[in-house]
Amino acid sequence: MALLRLRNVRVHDAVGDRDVVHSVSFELAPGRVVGIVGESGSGKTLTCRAVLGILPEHFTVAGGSIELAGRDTATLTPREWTDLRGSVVSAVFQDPASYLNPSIRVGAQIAEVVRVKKGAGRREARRRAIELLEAVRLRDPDVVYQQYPHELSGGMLQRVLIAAAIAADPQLLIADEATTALDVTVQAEILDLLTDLRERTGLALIVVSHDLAVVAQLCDEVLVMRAGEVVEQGTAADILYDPQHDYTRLLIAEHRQYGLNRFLLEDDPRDELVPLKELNHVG
Ligand SMILES: Nc1ncnc2c1ncn2[C@@H]1O[C@H](COP(=O)(O)OP(=O)(O)OP(=O)(O)O)[C@@H](O)[C@H]1O
Repeated sequence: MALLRLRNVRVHDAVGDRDVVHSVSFELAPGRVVGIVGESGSGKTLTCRAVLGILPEHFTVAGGSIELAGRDTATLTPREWTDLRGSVVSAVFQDPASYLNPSIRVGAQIAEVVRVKKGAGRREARRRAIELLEAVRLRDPDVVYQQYPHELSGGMLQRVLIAAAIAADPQLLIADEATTALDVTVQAEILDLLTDLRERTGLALIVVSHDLAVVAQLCDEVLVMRAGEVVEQGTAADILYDPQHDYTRLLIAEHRQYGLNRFLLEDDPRDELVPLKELNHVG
């Protein structure tokens, strides 16, 4: 059964009096990964925020439906949304520092999530927080537990945020440009970590990125968005090897220089057929 099902979702901006997301549909099964790519302002983040029930003021889901873990989210009360966030769906965004309280030790912030969401006692929450810091592959988790956000690097902070995001054992994690601000090596480590979590825990992921290479590495299915519309949608292999839309071709051409090929799926019979020729005269 699908964990998440979006059908023709439309997000409306009441102030600008316009639709900012036009008609997004996809399904996500447990343990699967869907990627959303597209240029800045194409509606990727608002689509995710609609799934999380945290659209900015004046924005509403004005059409279509979002079903999360068997519930029609249109029927959820604010209280029910609060219960679902963290324990069913969770998210990490770019700029992890801004999501942490600078004056509280990072371990205590994770422990707080465990206490509130899992109803754990203080000692148990602390034990679990250290376990989570270990699960996101931070060395010396006892030491990191005691540190303040400013003492950690960007990559470490993003791991801390991921630890907090998975603290209440969600079934779905949304990673919205979660690796964008990180340097390439750290980015690869975080992507590796997400893949590992998916494999170990059956976590489903929505990965938002303007970087097709990120999406190529992680995703089963890909949605390409432009100006609030899904211009192309399909398996990662189809999108990468056989893009139908000019805009997708342009994205692929842009990313070819960053070595997209090394992310292409292993053992795909179309490995030899990457239409580089075609790509060359795009853009
Ligand atoms: N809080 C907001 N107030 C006003 N307009 C907004 C707000 N959030 C998003 N928008 C507008 O809605 C549209 C879609 O934005 P969205 O953030 O979903 O795009 P995005 O694809 O995630 O872009 P980016 O990669 O820059 O985050 C854009 O035109 C954007 O300017």
